[in-house]
Amino acid sequence: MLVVGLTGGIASGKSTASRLISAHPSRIPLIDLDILARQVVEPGQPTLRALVAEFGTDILADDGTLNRPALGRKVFGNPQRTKTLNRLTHGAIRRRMAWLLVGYWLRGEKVVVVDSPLLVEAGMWKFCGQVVLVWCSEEDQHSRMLQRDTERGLTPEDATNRLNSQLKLASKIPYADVVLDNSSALPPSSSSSGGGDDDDNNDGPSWAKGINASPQLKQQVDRLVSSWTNRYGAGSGRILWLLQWVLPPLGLVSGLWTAYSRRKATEDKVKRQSKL
Ligand SMILES: CC(C)(COP(=O)(O)OP(=O)(O)OC[C@H]1O[C@@H](n2cnc3c(N)ncnc32)[C@H](O)[C@@H]1O)[C@@H](O)C(=O)NCCC(=O)NCCS
Ligand SMILES: Nc1ncnc2c1ncn2[C@@H]1O[C@H](COP(=O)(O)OP(=O)(O)OP(=O)(O)O)[C@@H](O)[C@H]1O
Repeated sequence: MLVVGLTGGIASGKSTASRLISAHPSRIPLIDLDILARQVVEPGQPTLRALVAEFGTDILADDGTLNRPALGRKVFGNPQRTKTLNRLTHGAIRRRMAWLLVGYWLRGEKVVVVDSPLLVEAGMWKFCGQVVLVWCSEEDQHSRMLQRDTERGLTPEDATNRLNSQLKLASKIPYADVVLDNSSALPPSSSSSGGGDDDDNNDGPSWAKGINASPQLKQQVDRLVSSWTNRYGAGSGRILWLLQWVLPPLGLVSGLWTAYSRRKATEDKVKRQSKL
């Protein structure tokens, strides 16, 4: 099973790319770590108790749920607190992800996409067979975040703090096997309404009709998903997948070998980039 890590930066377009992948007729399963991150802090979860013990009861809303903007304001912009937040949440998120991956493997899935904003920061790229980076400029990230979240009380300073809590997108490029360029604008009808059902001037593939994304991103996602389905869909790729699925030790050795060789190649790319 090919585990694809889909990453990017805040507001670079990961969710938009994920929506496109999920809508593709190949029905590739997708695990969204932002959603798992919400599940592990639901009321009654040990992770929520650990966060309250660390950051205080003022991160809770009146109904006992996590007040997300309040916690965000406490941690983003303060590297030490961001590190503590990661330490308290990431273990539980990873465990949920691992169980979901086992479930998909048992079901005989050939490709699973893991959407994670912090794939590089948290070192999870090492466990992926392919890393896909959704890219746009930092200025676009900032303005798209404000456009999306101002109503939720996000200020320009909050947006800058959130951007600074992550690695710059440029420094994530060496980790990526594929870069999806999301710098093109949305079609006028969808960007002005914020909705997206009116897709008359959409040049993208027909299955992506109605999704609020640029035609350029739709085409890139179409090519990417086709490359995955071609890899395992027929011939020797399909036989290799079948062998790995029915003989789990073979699958494990092959997965470890892929991870090892990708890791070495990526570390060399990162070293070369840091010398430039
Ligand atoms: C601090 C929290 C409550 C703020 O919630 P809020 O609803 O305002 O933001 P949301 O969860 O939608 O995240 C939006 C984006 O912020 C960025 N972000 C989230 N957590 C982090 C982090 N620990 N470090 C850097 N950036 C982060 C990501 O790009 C993410 O896509 C929340 O982000 C959280 O629980 N973070 C810790 C868990 C985590 O690391 N999640 C990322 C997926 S592993
Ligand atoms: N090409 C584009 N042009 C303008 N806006 C866009 C474009 N692509 C996406 N957006 C908008 O930018 C915002 C961020 O996109 P999206 O939610 O896909 O990013 P994300 O990387 O998942 O963000 P986060 O990490 O914060 O969850 C959304 O409001 C989305 O509609």
